[in-house]
Amino acid sequence: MQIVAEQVGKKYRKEWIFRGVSLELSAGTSYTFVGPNGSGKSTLLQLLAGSLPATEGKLTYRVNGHALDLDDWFRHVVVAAPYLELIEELTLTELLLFHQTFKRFKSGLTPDQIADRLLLTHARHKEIKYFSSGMKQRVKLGLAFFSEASVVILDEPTANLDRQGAAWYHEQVRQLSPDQLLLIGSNVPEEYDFCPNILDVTRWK
Ligand SMILES: Nc1ncnc2c1ncn2[C@@H]1O[C@H](COP(=O)(O)OP(=O)(O)OP(=O)(O)O)[C@@H](O)[C@H]1O
Repeated sequence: MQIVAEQVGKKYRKEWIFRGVSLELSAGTSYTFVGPNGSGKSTLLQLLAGSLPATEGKLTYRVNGHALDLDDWFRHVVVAAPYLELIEELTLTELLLFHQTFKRFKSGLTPDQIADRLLLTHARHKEIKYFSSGMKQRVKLGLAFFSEASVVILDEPTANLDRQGAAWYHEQVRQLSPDQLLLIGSNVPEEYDFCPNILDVTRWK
């Protein structure tokens, strides 16, 4: 799996958030986009995820050297981010069952096993709307960690997590498969201390 960005730029109204982003991001490693608040990390991750259109430039998704149709690309990517909402009316078990209908979990993990791995066994039958912000964040991360996907995108992964949650994040993120491509948006060094490729988005201002 490879994401290729060629001279990609994003403009909101009259303001360019970034321009001239040219990157080849390949599976088997991780990349972290860093930069101050408002510098464009989330915007760039959303472009790379295919959920926001670029204003200029081209993004290509390749599997084994072949370009993927954008309609197929969504099968390959999972995103956990503060701006993505969970379905609040569902219980955790219902949410996991629903998720499974469009994205399989790794190695046939069942919803109960996922709840155990999220350290949320006790909350399986509780509606998501009654979860604390840290519990919701663990669910979002878990959906990303435990789904079959070639590309895992994590924006501000430890937002709302306490020390135990942050330790859980570190344990899980290190267990991602070497075949997966991991992209992180962060300005918290502890979130990406294992990551070999750090890209400051202000270089594209
Ligand atoms: N929908 C939008 N319309 C107009 N401007 C936007 C929109 N979304 C983001 N922006 C602007 O784009 C810039 C980059 O925002 P972005 O959220 O990507 O930054 P960030 O680096 O992720 O910030 P943070 O660290 O605070 O999460 C900001 O100036 C923001 O105001």
